[in-house]
Amino acid sequence: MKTARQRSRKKPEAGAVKLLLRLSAPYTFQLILACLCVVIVNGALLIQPLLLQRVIDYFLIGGAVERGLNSIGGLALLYLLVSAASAIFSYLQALIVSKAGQSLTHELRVRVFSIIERLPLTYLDRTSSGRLITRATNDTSEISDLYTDVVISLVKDVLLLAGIVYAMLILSPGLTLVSFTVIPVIVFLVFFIKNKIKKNFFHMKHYIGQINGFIAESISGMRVIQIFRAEQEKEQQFLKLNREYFSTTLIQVRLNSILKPASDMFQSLAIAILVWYSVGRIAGGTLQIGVLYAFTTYIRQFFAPVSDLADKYTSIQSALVSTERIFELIREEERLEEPDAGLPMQRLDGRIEFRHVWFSYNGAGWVLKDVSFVIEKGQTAAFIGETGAGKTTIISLINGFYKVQKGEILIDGVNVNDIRLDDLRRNISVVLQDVFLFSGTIRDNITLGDDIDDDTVQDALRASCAEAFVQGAPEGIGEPVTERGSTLSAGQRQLISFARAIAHDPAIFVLDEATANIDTHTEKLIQQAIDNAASGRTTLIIAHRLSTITGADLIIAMKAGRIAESGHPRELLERGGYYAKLLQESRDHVYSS
Ligand SMILES: Nc1ncnc2c1ncn2[C@@H]1O[C@H](COP(=O)(O)OP(=O)(O)OP(=O)(O)O)[C@@H](O)[C@H]1O
Repeated sequence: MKTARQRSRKKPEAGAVKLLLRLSAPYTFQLILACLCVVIVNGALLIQPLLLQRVIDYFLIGGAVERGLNSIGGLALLYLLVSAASAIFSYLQALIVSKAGQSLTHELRVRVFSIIERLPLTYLDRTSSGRLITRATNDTSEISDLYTDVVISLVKDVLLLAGIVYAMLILSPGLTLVSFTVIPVIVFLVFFIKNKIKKNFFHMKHYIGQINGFIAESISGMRVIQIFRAEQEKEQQFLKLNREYFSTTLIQVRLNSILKPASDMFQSLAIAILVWYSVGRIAGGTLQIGVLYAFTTYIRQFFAPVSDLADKYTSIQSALVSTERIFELIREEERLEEPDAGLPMQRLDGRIEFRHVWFSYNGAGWVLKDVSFVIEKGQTAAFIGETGAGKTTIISLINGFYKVQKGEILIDGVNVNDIRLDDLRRNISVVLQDVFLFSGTIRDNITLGDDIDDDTVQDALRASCAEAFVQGAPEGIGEPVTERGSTLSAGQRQLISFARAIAHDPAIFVLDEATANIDTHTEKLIQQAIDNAASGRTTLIIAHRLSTITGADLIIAMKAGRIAESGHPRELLERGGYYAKLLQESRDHVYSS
């Protein structure tokens, strides 16, 4: 009886093979063409020893009369033609197969990226970015290798081996039997060593992945490393990783160096046995020298396809693993929400209502507990509360990043789950605590590829108080921005992200305020930018500085996933509760510092 583990392993593999077939379907014609080329090349390889055997036995030893093409010269010409055909068709086969393989990698990579872009945050929360990068790079090329390299090699090697055995049997069944006393040993040896090489190769890949990750993390955290003088410690960690990688490479070198001499030795042994067996028979006239010569060539030809097949056997295994991983992503795609599905709502009014919302990220514990509030169209609502209280979670839910387990969230009276995702997100602009800028220009970072003209970009920069510093840049809105905007100050990055939000003209503007301290001048600019962005829009602010929100229409104070209190700032102040206490603390802090 199969165990549950065996059953669960069987199913995805069947799926992976089906997916492989589906992906390869558009390239069937190219594959057939390449296989035809392979047949011609194999034929040429098999014919060459036969031509030489004929030259030796018929003309050099047998002294047969040379006539026309049936002569040493004629056979030499034929040998040349066969070699040329082999070269031309090898070239054609490589060309067809590489082109098909590259096209397949290209298509797969684009598809994988498009899936990654639309993955739900719940998936991204539990998947490391390294794993997803491997899907888009390594796994896609492993699959295309399967078609280009593995399938063709399988056809080529199996046909060549079958052809060699057939030619041997025709020439001399006796010698074939003698050859097969040693050939299985060669096959076993090659498969055994190659298997070890591949297993060790997986270890090497694992370590090289860790080394890459370590270097990438160290580069992005270099400031912290230098500030805390952690260079020595990091160097030691790197040394340890590198040493592990080094020892796996040594194993690889040893295995690779032993393969060829070991199989050469067994090939020589096979030839020695053949010669020993043949000497008496040649003297007795029951065997021709040319046949012995052809056999020694065939035995040497045996090694390459066997070694290749051993390689491909392990490549198929790793390609199936890669296919299974891509298959897992594609299955995720089938579950993805269609951005076009749902109720079309071109322009939202911006009324937001939470009705007894309960939410948990992973089922481990409630992050929001029975949260209810209403933010009317055009109002500014501020969320306050201690760290981890659930403020950012509320924004993620409004954006449709996660689904609530209990209760409902309504926008303009419609459940967010029913609104077309594209329309919902177009109507909401979020300025995150950690501003993310892409490499490109300031203009690219504001439009993010949307059809927004330069005048609108300039207006947005003006409204976000970023105009002065952008105009000061040599290329204005065309000024290049480096990766993550590292050449701009934190305040400047914030202002650009305000411009981005304003330029998209959302019905709902959300600001997760940065906790970092900024100078009073920039703070004033940001305050002005918030006021400009908020005007005429429903605005949600997660506030860390209470000074930012004195003009809010509604304050919602969160505590451990629940609403501790809510109301107009004046009303809350009079009530003397949580908000009043926080305000008093922040004023005391200002006076005392
Ligand atoms: N993606 C996630 N997966 C699992 N748990 C999460 C995730 N994001 C947040 N949490 C948890 O949910 C709780 C609320 O987090 P949230 O970010 O909403 O708090 P917050 O009030 O915005 O805090 P802060 O003021 O520090 O930004 C925290 O306990 C946090 O650990």
